[in-house]
Amino acid sequence: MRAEDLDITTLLSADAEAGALHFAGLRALIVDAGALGALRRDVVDALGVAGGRSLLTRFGYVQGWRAAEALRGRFASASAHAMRDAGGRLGVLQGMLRIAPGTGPMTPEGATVAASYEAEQHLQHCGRADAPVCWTLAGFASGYLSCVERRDIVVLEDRCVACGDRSCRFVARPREAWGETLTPHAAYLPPAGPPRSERAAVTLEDELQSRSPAIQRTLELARRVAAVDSSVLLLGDSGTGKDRLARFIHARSRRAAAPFLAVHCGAIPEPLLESELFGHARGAFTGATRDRVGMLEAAGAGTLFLDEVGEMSPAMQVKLLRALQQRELRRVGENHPRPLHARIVAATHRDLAAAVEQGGFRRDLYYRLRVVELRLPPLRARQEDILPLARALLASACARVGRSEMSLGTAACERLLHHSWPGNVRELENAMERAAALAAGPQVEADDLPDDIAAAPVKRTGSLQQLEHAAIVEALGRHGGHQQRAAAELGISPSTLYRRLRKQRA
Ligand SMILES: Nc1ncnc2c1ncn2[C@@H]1O[C@H](COP(=O)(O)OP(=O)(O)OP(=O)(O)O)[C@@H](O)[C@H]1O
Repeated sequence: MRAEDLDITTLLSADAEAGALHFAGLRALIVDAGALGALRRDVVDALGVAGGRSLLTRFGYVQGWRAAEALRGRFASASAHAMRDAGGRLGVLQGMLRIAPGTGPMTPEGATVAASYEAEQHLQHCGRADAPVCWTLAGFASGYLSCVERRDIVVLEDRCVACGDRSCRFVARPREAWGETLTPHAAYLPPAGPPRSERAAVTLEDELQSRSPAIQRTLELARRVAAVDSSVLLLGDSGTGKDRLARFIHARSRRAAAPFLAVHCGAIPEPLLESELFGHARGAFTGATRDRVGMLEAAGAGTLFLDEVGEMSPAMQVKLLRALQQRELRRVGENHPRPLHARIVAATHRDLAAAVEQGGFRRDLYYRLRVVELRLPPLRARQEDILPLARALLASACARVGRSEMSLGTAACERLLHHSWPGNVRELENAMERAAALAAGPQVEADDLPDDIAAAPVKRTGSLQQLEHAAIVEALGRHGGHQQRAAAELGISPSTLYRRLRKQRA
């Protein structure tokens, strides 16, 4: 890709009927620059120049970062140089500015910019300025270049038409290279790295991190399959994380900037599911008072997650298969086809291969959906994951309820490890949520767990050390983790109990 190859006709798509425009795959709006100028004035009046600059720089930064992500998705093989230039070209195509040929923010001379909409609007609505005011544009360039370069790039404007200069000038440098010059600007700059709105996708991988070798294999396959466009079928019991894995794949695919939509096929009654997936035309059936876009269409160039696809009726299976084969769909009550762009990721807790053998699920659809099959094992088969996951889920539950961080007591850990987890990670998540809400102290005790999370079974055989460990854990469990009472019951001093626990943990 070369920057000059980017042109408005390929980047901009308009679906007038759906009331949506997309630019580089991102939903976009056509906004009157004059209205933005008026908004700027109100922002400056309300927050002062410093507040306005900070807010609008951040706004630009998010825009720039998202634009870079969107372009990266479309031009995976473009060089870093081409990607850098493409950012300026995007600004031109969006009508924000004009860049003098041969100049660029990363060059030592910086980018010379004419026709900055922002300087023009500032002059019109706020009057002449003492210092450069193209805050959104500087933010845009910082966000765009930081995302492309994968390091913190700060762009500053040092000449501005709003201050009486003939043109605006933007200079980009890595944050550390600015040295002292950055100090007066530091308060206005967004924090380094992805903007807050984009962090969910970035940290998704961490959240799915697991010690279980089976999950590690699944994640490795998921990363590889994310890069291609094949259909993926996710298998696993309810609550094992299929929805989360589908989002993980989407976030790492070239489609990441486009929507991720999910339909729970088992939860929607048959007659409504067709309209949910395919949409309908006004008057197609009683109650269809206006046109409706279905999820297959609304997912656009993104990903549609079909959860519990095994619950789909035979008639719906035929319709879905036809749409996937022909890559086109028809809204209910319409005759003309529309292109289907979305990638399908399907999931089921059922044994779909068995359902195919028994005639409950179409073989041809099964093969089309499971070009790649990924399996998530139940939590009870991932013993090594239980405590790390419990701690991570407890930490986020504490953050949600506004509590400072809590730890898991020994007896609580034993109970968690001995439970069979029929509800998988969802059940563990609920247990941690409950503990964060109800626990009296800073540590989750066995009593803070739901009653059905079984107590550790009595161990009657094993080495002396194992028997001792079991006796201590059970006593702690009976006394809600209270070490003094457990020690009294066992006839040892609290310090002996503490010492032995530490030894066993080590
Ligand atoms: N590895 C993980 N780390 C953190 N949370 C997880 C993980 N796996 C699953 N969860 C959480 O557990 C809950 C259940 O996960 P999810 O909805 O993805 O499961 P599912 O298999 O799609 O369930 P169902 O089949 O019932 O729809 C969610 O709240 C999810 O955020």
